[in-house]
Amino acid sequence: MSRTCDVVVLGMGPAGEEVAGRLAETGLSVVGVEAELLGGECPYWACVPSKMILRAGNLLAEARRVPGMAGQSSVVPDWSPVAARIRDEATTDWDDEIAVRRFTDKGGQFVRGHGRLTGPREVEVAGLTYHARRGVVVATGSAPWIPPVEGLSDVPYWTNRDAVSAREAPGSLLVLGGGAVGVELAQGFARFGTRVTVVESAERLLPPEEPESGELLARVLEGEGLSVRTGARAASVRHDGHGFALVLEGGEELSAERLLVATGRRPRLDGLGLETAGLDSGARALRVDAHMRTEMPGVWAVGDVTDEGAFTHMAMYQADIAVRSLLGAEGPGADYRAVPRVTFTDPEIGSVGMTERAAREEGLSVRTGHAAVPSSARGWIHKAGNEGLVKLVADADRGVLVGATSAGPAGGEVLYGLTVAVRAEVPVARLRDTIPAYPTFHRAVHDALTDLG
Ligand SMILES: Cc1cc2nc3c(=O)[nH]c(=O)nc-3n(C[C@H](O)[C@H](O)[C@H](O)COP(=O)(O)OP(=O)(O)OC[C@H]3O[C@@H](n4cnc5c(N)ncnc54)[C@H](O)[C@@H]3O)c2cc1C
Ligand SMILES: NC(=O)c1ccc[n+]([C@@H]2O[C@H](COP(=O)([O-])OP(=O)(O)OC[C@H]3O[C@@H](n4cnc5c(N)ncnc54)[C@H](O)[C@@H]3O)[C@@H](O)[C@H]2O)c1
Repeated sequence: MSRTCDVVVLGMGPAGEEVAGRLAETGLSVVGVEAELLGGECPYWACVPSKMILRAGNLLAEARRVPGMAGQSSVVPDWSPVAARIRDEATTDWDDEIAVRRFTDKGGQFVRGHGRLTGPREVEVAGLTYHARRGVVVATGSAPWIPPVEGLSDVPYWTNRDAVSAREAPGSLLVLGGGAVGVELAQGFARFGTRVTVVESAERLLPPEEPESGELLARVLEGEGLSVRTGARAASVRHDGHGFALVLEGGEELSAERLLVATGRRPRLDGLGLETAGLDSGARALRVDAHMRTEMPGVWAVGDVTDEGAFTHMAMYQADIAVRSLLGAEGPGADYRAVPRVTFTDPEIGSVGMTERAAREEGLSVRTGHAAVPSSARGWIHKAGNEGLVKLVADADRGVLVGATSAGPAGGEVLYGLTVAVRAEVPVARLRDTIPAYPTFHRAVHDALTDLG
């Protein structure tokens, strides 16, 4: 059996939901296909629940900072309100009824099932073939990448999904991978009393970020009692029914009740039938132009599946461009020079644009400016929990910032001004001439601008 519509959106995570909802609102007939939950990874297993864990952990950390600053405190962590909040408020017990209604109220048609392309403008799902007059938008997101460590495929390891659905905090946790997923969940659980070891194969945590960020974060986590093992490669893993034993190259054995694998994600392209649409089914990601069009007319792609940066704000940005492209509307194409990234640990590690190293590799005439948050007035006043830094990367020839890092108690919030500076290419002289209110954390940015010379 077959049906005809204007657009099929394959995968209804943040990227697909945005495209499908916006197009349906214009009156087009839109079919949204979703194999699991409408909303995708972010609300049910990723951004939202992980940030609820971190918010709860931050409350505990702040309470622990009371002695010496505001009296006495005694904190008894309890995971059950965190688990309840994730279940009841974030995910409605992993039920997407509200999200489905939000989409169908806009005029969209929702189909639950695993869809696959059967041609450039054709999707098969649940025994029906949909012919899309305008085209198909592939928004199938990403899935955890599991490294080829001996024994790993035979043990009941956690991914982010198990971690954010945990009913209790484990006694001990090994975290394989010190990227954003690994460090956020490591700190979150540790603040609830879990003994956490992070194993990262690179020389530093958050390897794509400035080295100063990974070093700062390792120092803070170790100060909170976590064990951080960088430059450490897992050789094998076993599970004896009660706990995990992870053997590092070199022979050292680490053990814990749970093992979280957080070693990265890969675009979800398997079994999508890309070849039927003339696309490379062996590619790592779906390549798109600045308007989210793949090489095959009639097929667009948005979100994690494009591998341009696995962030919900990237998914939404690309979705907006794809909507315009599908409607034939004017507008700028994608520009990735000022993509903000925030790892929501405490301190938050915010960054935008190029690192110093990336700028040097581009052959730019690089100048950097640094400031330490504890040395700024606000950082000094803040005292307990004031760790942080600002690092600016400027193209000296053009006199503009091309990258920046803002780590600190409000590092992710302070990042916005820096994102505007990089995106709008605000002259450094003008930035220096801008007044940050006293004593906000933004004054550390001003200190770094002064240091830039
Ligand atoms: C633990 C964690 C924390 C994160 N925190 C943040 C954060 O704080 N901020 C941030 O910006 N980003 C964060 N991210 C990243 C963010 O979750 C993703 O970038 C975002 O979800 C990508 O959206 P998407 O729509 O491209 O893909 P997804 O959210 O992966 O959605 C894709 C959807 O497609 C469906 N699908 C796949 N194949 C098919 C098929 N063949 N047929 C039908 N449906 C299919 C899937 O079931 C899924 O629902 C986090 C990620 C993780 C893992
Ligand atoms: N706050 C946020 O915006 C946020 C939070 C979580 C995730 N995310 C997104 O999700 C994506 C996936 O996150 P992630 O942390 O899983 O991936 P990642 O790629 O950021 O980090 C994975 C880490 O695992 C390490 N690694 C790989 N193989 C290893 C091995 N065998 N042993 C030890 N370490 C190993 C890598 O060196 C890397 O540092 C990120 O790219 C990010 O865009 C965003």
